[in-house]
Amino acid sequence: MASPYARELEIAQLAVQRAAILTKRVFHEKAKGTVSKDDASPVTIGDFGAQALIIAALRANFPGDAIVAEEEAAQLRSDDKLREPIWGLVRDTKLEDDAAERLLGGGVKDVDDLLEVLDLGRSPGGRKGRVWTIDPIDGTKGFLRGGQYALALALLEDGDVKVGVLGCPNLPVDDEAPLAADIGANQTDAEGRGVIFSAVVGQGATSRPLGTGGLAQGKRIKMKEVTDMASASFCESVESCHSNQSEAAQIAQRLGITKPSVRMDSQAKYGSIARGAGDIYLRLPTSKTYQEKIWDHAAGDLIVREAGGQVTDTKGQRLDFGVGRTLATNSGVIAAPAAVHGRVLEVVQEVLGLK
Ligand SMILES: Nc1ncnc2c1ncn2[C@@H]1O[C@H](COP(=O)(O)O)[C@@H](OP(=O)(O)O)[C@H]1O
Ligand SMILES: [Mg+2]
Ligand SMILES: [Mg+2]
Ligand SMILES: [Mg+2]
Repeated sequence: MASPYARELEIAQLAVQRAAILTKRVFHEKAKGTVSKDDASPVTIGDFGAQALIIAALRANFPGDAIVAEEEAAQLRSDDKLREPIWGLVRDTKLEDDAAERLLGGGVKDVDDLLEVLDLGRSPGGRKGRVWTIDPIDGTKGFLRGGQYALALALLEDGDVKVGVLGCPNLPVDDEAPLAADIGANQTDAEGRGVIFSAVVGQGATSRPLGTGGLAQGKRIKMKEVTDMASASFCESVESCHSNQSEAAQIAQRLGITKPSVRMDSQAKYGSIARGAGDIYLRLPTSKTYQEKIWDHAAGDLIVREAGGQVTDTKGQRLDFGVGRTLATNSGVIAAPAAVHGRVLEVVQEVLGLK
C-alpha cells in the first residue's frame, strides 16, 4: 500500500515545481508587474501566475478540498494591463517532462478562468476538513530585491499540517553548503540552485533539486545539533518591519550567540534550518495587532518539526493553523532544534517581558 499522503505529496511537489518555472521567468525580467495591495505590500505578476497554476493543479486533482491562498483576483478584474501578461505566463508554463505534466494536469482555460481559479483560494480555513494553504511567492520583497523567496504549499487536515512543500529557487541544492553571508542578497537561480523541501507528518523531511522536468529523488534532511550556543546563529527576516531585530540581538547576546544573524527573506529560513545549514529561526512581533498568516508558516512548520525541530510561538505554544486564515492565537515564531528550543524560549520570554 502506498504511504499516507503519497499522492498529495507528489501533486504538491509537481505543482510547486511547475509554478517555480513561472516565478523564475519573472525573476529574470526587469519589469515584474509590481502593484501595491491594500495593505501597501507588493504583489507581482509572478505571485498571481504561480497561485493560478498551483490552484489549477489542486482543482484538477483534489476538487473537494478547500484552499486558503494569499492573493485574489479583485485587482486584476479592473486592470487588463496586469491581467494579460499573467495570462500569457500561465498559458505557456508547463513541466518539461510530458508524463509529469499529464500527471499534474489542471490547466487554466482562458482569462475568465484565470480570475476564477485565483479566487478559489478565498476559503476562511478553520478546524474542519482538508484545507490547502498557498503562498505563491513568499518573500515578495526578497523576490523584487534579488534575494531569497519561496513557493509554499501545505495540506491541513482538521487544522493540523499533514503535508508541506517549499520550493526555494535561489537556495543551493547542496544541503551541506553552509549559509553564506550573502545568502539573502544578490541571488541567482543559476546552475546548482533551486531546491524543494518536503515533509509528510510522521514520515520525516526531505530535500531534492527543484528542476523543471519531473521530480528527482529526495534525500532525508535533519536539523544540526546545537551543542554550543557560541557556534550557533539566528536566521531572521531581512525586513525589520516583519521581525524585531533589536530584541533578537539582545536575545542572542543573553544566549551567548556571537555570530551575526543570517538574514534572508521567506520560508527559505525554515528550509535552511531544517537541513542544518542554519540553526534557529526567530520571528519576533513588531506590533501588537499584526496576525501572522497561515500560508507564511504551514509548510515550514511541518518541515522543521519532521527534521527534528520544535516550532512554537513566543508564548511557547504550537502554531495553531485551525483558527482561520491567520495564526490569530499565536505571537511570533521560535523554530529550533528540539534540544535547545526550551532554552531559547526562556530567554525570548525574559527579553520580551513575558515571564
Ligand atoms: N508586520 C508584519 N509582521 C510579520 N510579518 C509580516 C508583516 N507584514 C507582512 N508580513 C509577512 O511577512 C512575509 C515575508 O516574511 P519574511 O520577512 O520572513 O520574508 C510576507 O509574505 P509575502 O512576501 O508572501 O507577502 C508577509 O505575509
Ligand atoms: Mg504578500
Ligand atoms: Mg508570505
Ligand atoms: Mg506571498
